[in-house]
Amino acid sequence: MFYIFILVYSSPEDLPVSKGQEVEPGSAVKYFTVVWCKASKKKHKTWEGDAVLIVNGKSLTLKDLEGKDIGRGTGYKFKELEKIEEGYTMMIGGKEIEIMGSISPDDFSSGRCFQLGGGGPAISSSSQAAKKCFSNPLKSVYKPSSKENRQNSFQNCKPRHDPCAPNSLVMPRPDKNHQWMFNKNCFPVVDVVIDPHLAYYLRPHQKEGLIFLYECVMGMRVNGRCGAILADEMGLGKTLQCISLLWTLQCQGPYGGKPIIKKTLIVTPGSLVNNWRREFQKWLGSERIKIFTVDQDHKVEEFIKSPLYSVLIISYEMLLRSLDQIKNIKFDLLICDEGHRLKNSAIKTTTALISLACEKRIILTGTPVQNDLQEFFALIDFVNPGILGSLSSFRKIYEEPIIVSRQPSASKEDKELGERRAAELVCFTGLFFLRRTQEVINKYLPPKIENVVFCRPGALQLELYQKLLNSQAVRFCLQGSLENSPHLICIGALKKLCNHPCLLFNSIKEKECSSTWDEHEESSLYEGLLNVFPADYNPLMFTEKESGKLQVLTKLLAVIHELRPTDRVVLVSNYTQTLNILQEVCKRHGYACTRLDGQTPVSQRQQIVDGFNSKYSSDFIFLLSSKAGGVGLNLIGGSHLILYDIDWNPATDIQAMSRVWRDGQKHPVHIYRLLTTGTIEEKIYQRQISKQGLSGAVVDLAKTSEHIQFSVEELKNLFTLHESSHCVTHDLLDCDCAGKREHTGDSLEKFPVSRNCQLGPHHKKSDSLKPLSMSQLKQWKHFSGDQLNLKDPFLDRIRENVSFFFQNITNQNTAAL
Ligand SMILES: Nc1ncnc2c1ncn2[C@@H]1O[C@H](COP(=O)(O)OP(=O)(O)OP(=O)(O)O)[C@@H](O)[C@H]1O
Ligand SMILES: [Mg+2]
Repeated sequence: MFYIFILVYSSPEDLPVSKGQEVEPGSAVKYFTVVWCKASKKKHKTWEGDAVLIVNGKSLTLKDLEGKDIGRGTGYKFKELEKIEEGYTMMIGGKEIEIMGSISPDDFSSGRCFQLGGGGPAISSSSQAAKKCFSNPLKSVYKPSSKENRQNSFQNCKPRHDPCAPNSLVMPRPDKNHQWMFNKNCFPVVDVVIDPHLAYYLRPHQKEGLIFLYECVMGMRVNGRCGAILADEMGLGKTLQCISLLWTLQCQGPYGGKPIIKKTLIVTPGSLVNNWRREFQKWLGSERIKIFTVDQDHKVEEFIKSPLYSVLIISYEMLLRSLDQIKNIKFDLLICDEGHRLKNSAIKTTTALISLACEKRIILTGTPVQNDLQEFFALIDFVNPGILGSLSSFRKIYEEPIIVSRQPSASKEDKELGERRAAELVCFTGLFFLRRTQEVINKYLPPKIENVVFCRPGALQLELYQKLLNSQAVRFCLQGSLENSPHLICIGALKKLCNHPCLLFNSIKEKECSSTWDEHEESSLYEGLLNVFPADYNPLMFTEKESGKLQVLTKLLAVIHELRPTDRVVLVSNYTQTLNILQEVCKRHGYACTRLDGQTPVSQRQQIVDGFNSKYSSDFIFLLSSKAGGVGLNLIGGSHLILYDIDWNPATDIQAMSRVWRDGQKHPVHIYRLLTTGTIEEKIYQRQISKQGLSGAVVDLAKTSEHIQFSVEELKNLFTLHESSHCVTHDLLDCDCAGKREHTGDSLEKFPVSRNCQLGPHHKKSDSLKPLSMSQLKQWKHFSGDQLNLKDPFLDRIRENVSFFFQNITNQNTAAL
């Protein structure tokens, strides 16, 4: 059956008109739905498809349901145009069309008239098409029982838990249509009640999230669609919400109490496989449910053979290796953790998962995914295949008008159409896409004291820094030809130097020995540098005072150890070589430490994390490589987090910080970001907090410095050392405080941050973990290091080597825990 839309606009002023369709004066734009076929003399026509006809004055445009123009015609007589109504046939661009009906103007501007494959939100009993889409959520689990069995079942049809008990959490009952579709055996409808043991712990947003997931996978939200995307910001407990859903569906169902699912597949990054096991254990103990995690010693075969297990947890990598076996298992629920990796539908992992027959699919992700509409499409299409039509129609109907409307050259009409389409997309996908921000959890978290600490560079660092800046390689970068420019090598050398001169020393020595020493740029960068080091310099015997940050770090560790002997510290760097230095420092001072970096076998990671989080741990320090250990890890055993170096991508640092300040943390959390004053580290920080850094989908963890384009102007700025400033970042803030802002004064300015959320203002509010902006930083407390009477005892101890501080306290009033 064809769907037909005719749109008639009566008032041209308030009409959205697509690009290239100026409204002719004195006439109104009308929209119709039609069927079309190629022109022929045959009496019995075979209609080839549906289309939308736009009548704008004397010009007609025919669009197929993918939004593509398939015919145009001009110069029609007004008499003929007047006749256009239901049943009328006419020719346009070599096609014969028959008018089928009209639709509201809103249906065109929202794009709804193009949506065919999706199935609307409402379950309409009169729609045969809708009925066909439906798949029975129960069919895979139980067979229709005989009369006798049914009677027996009826007797046991009581909710599993008391729905009337105080604080009970009861899932919404299916409506009449759902029952008609899915309760063919006419079982009594039974309340599905969340296990009180879980309901007791669930936070309000988690209860809401659980209901959302339940309605999605039961097909109660969108016709016959059982997929969902839970995109809550990191740390909101997506794992617990899924465990609660899985446990509920495995034991209960609305029709006769019959369980909805038997087997669940959870796919997750390798580093989180054991985290999932831990969370199951934490919330359900080890008796209620048997879960199976795949690793080197536990193969999928074991899961297949044993009837004990109902949940299989596997890494994305292992999934690809065991795909053939997994395809043969009937899973009723599929959960993809950190599922933004499925944003590319061409990659193997995505195609492998798509090939699994399971209809109930959930993607979990803490990363905003609306920044790129095509990626957003891929994720939606994974959980609810075909719901947004084909990619090409999605691009025509949504992406193109939305992008056009954001361009500075966009006309008023373009803007209106783009906004309307974006709003419609948000509204429709909102049925199965949920994202909440950290704010919902903040009130349960202890205070967070964030510090940006500007450390004075050491004398050796300064001398080497100047020398690097005067090198031929840096001068070459600034000449303007950015192709083949060695700027990444230069940036790398400066960053190493900021961490510790011995790292630079090692690089020079390595280059000297390696056969590629003749590479011009690098040798010209290092020329004469060795002479700056003392003649007998031994990198293994590095000292703390050679690096400003290391000096501050050692003092900071000492004061934490002294004032808070039971507190623990997470120490983060982006580089393993730097972690080696930090580990050596721990050794020298007798601090017990543990370490997780790219080399740590996946099988050992959870053990290391658990060890550190345990109250019996003797470790004082957790050394973490931010690249290796970013996503998903819980390091709530630590209450101090020190970011030793800075990444171009603010998302990396934000990820690291939220390992510690998250649900379950019992102590006030102290965060220290160390930056070397006046150097490239300050510049990278400024880039992070400037508009430039904030735009361009910086939240994507995959973005590295190689993806960053620099202008010559920017490189000039990067390659400048500001020796006399206490804090270049503060100088840039245009602040009149003369280095002393003790109180935050006004509440933080609500600065519109230009993130690349392609869905526009509707979704802007959804990113509370966005990087800080310049104007927000200005509102932080700030003071120079030589100020007397620092109230913070930790800062007081390190101030000798610090030129400037910024400090901000969140949740100051949360009861100290
Ligand atoms: N209701 C709760 N009460 C106490 N602790 C909770 C609750 N919900 C979750 N947690 C704890 O909060 C921590 C974070 O949860 P989880 O790892 O599921 O977050 P997430 O949403 O998956 O974040 P990420 O995006 O970083 O993976 C875990 O230690 C978890 O056990
Ligand atoms: Mg998670």
